Amino acid sequence: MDGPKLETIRIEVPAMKPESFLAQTLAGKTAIALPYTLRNGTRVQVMDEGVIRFEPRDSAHRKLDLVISAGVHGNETAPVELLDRLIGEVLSGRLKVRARVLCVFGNIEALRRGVRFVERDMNRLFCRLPDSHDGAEARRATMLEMQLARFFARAMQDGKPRLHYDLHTAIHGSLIEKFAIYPVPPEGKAFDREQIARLARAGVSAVLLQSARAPTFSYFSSQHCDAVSFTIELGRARPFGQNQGVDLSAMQRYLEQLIEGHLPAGGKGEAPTVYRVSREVMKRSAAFELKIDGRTDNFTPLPQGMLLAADEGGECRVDEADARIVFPNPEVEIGQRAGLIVVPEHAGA
Ligand SMILES: O=C(O)CCC(=O)N[C@@H](CCC(=O)O)C(=O)O
Ligand SMILES: [Zn+2]
Repeated sequence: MDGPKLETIRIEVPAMKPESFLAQTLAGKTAIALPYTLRNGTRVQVMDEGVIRFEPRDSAHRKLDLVISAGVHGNETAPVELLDRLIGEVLSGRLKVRARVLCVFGNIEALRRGVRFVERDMNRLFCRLPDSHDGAEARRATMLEMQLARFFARAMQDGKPRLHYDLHTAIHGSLIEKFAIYPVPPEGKAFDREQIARLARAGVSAVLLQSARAPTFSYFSSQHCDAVSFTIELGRARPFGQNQGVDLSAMQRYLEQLIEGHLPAGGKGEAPTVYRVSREVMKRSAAFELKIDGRTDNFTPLPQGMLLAADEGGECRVDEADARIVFPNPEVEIGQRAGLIVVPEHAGA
């Protein structure tokens, strides 16, 4: 007897994407977890909320120590998405890890809310002594300092390169889209020209040499971890999912190479333009007034002699020839910088 005809039924199962490290972090699911090893031997450890470390199976394969941070400002999402992609590539085994790598999402609560900061700008809270009145952002900054100090401490003795790239995007437009700020090096050290040249490979077209200490994450790792550190600006701050306009492919390739243990050489003829920070324009009182539009594009030239700002203590005029303004912002807290005056490195030398 013929039974009923069985038809093959095909069930379309949607490809289940595992939740990304960023998604887990934003959902509050990345508390400290047990370390584990990927099939390709990469060792993985979640160190704290939004902080994950990768190490090659065999430490003989380790070529460098690398920290990549993003989201120190919660509304600067393009580099956060980029870092999440890199973490995903490592976790899926597509990227072979030949470096010790610490990936850090900075201000998680601000990332959840899509704001630069919740109470205080976290990138003004590094390199200070913790205090019993510290709010969440100050405590997070202290915890990140401890993570970096611990990460780099193991590597201190063996002379392998130590790098920290703190990835940001700018509040306003910029005549130079991708640029880096190189914190003033520790006493006795000079700016490393090879590191500057190398950044051209990442699509960075200008580097600002800082002239003063700063309360920033990159200054911390430069001063206290003996790392070569940069804050890197990668276009304009936009909400999650709206970063199609900014091409981070060169930066992604560059970071992938570092994770794979290759230090790309600086290409000939494409070195970033170097500026030095001539002065920081400080907001000293509530009477502070910036005399240019607070939304002026970064690197807009400032005519010599112009009145740039006025404050209780007096006026700030542009004395420098060939000066440009970077990060103009009259809305900062009193006591913080409201802009940088930069000049080409050799101007007036
Ligand atoms: O566009 C802006 O005004 C700020 C963009 C930004 O967050 N930049 C960093 C630079 C840090 C440094 O000087 O190393 C910041 O202001 O924290
Ligand atoms: Zn920022």
